[in-house]
Amino acid sequence: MSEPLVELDGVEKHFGDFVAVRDANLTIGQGEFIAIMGPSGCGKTTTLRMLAGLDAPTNGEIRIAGKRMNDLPAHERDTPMVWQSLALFPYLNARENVEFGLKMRGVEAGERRKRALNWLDRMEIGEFAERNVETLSGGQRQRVALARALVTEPQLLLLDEPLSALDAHLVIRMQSVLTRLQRELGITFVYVTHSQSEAFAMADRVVIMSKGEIAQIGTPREIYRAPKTRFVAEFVGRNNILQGRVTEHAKDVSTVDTALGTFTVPGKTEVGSDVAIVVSADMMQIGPGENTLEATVLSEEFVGSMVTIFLEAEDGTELKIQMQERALGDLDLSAGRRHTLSWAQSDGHLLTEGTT
Ligand SMILES: Nc1ncnc2c1ncn2[C@@H]1O[C@H](COP(=O)(O)OP(=O)(O)OP(=O)(O)O)[C@@H](O)[C@H]1O
Repeated sequence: MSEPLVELDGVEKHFGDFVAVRDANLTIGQGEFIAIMGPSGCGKTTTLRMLAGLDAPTNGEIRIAGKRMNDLPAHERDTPMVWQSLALFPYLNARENVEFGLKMRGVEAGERRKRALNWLDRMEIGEFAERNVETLSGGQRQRVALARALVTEPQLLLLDEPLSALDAHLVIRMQSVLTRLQRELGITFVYVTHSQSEAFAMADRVVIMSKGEIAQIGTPREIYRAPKTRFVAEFVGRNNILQGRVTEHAKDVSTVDTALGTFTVPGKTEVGSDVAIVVSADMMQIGPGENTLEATVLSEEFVGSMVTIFLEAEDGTELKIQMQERALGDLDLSAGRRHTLSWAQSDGHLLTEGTT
């Protein structure tokens, strides 16, 4: 990792008896793009608000560039925050809104104007520069807010669902605009989102939160291919999860007894431990292979060129297979049809903690 810019050291936020964030430990490097994901109410916004100085931590320490920030209010920090229901100045036009931060810093009028127009252009809304923000659409206003936050080229930008008011097409465009700018300018982004595709497409590392705690921190690939707990495996992607008990292990491969059969998986843990095997839907296939089980087709779902097939095993466990539509061939996927499913031993992932 590059030099650390943001450090959370045992950070907690209590609201009365309720603990919204518990023992958060996280180091964010200079120029890194971090996405925070998790179910509603898990503490994402509270974490961001503490970074912005809008809430003070109850316990622990927040450091930015090595300096303790716990009690430094938002207006004394260089950490702008862009959020869903953001507040623009309603009596100013788009350009004046963007110029505001520069004005506060004493930047001269001509220079201010030039920089504001440049940022509005980068956000692809230059044509609305002189329009009162009240007359702009939600998506246009959100881009004015992004320009306003970026114009001062802060070290750290905090974003809370910044693309949520945009339509699907624009979200994809703005994702690439933001990622490119973030890399070009080297600004550190901490980005809260509900959307897995957004987090995985943009971030260097993803933080998954659950009930106020950090469940896992890792690159999108690590989180996707090697979830640490059942919660992460269920929350992220389309995983098949088979609960079982280790009966033997040899040469870094464990044999696990489950209700659906005995399977082998890379990884070692004590014989007798309760574990789970995670097989992502795109690693499971129809047809024979190293680990096999029988299941019945429930339904199928087409999304563009991909198809997800939902099946049920004998004991009621729901299984999913994701594959290219063109690879289906003449496979019979009518509901009630029984198939043998399989996956390669090396494609299984062993969960040894938080399996229930
Ligand atoms: N000022 C407050 N007083 C009391 N409880 C609060 C306060 N702010 C947040 N909470 C509670 O803390 C928990 C975490 O809230 P937070 O807004 O951080 O969640 P979130 O993960 O951002 O959720 P969402 O995805 O729905 O925005 C919630 O249960 C919320 O009700």
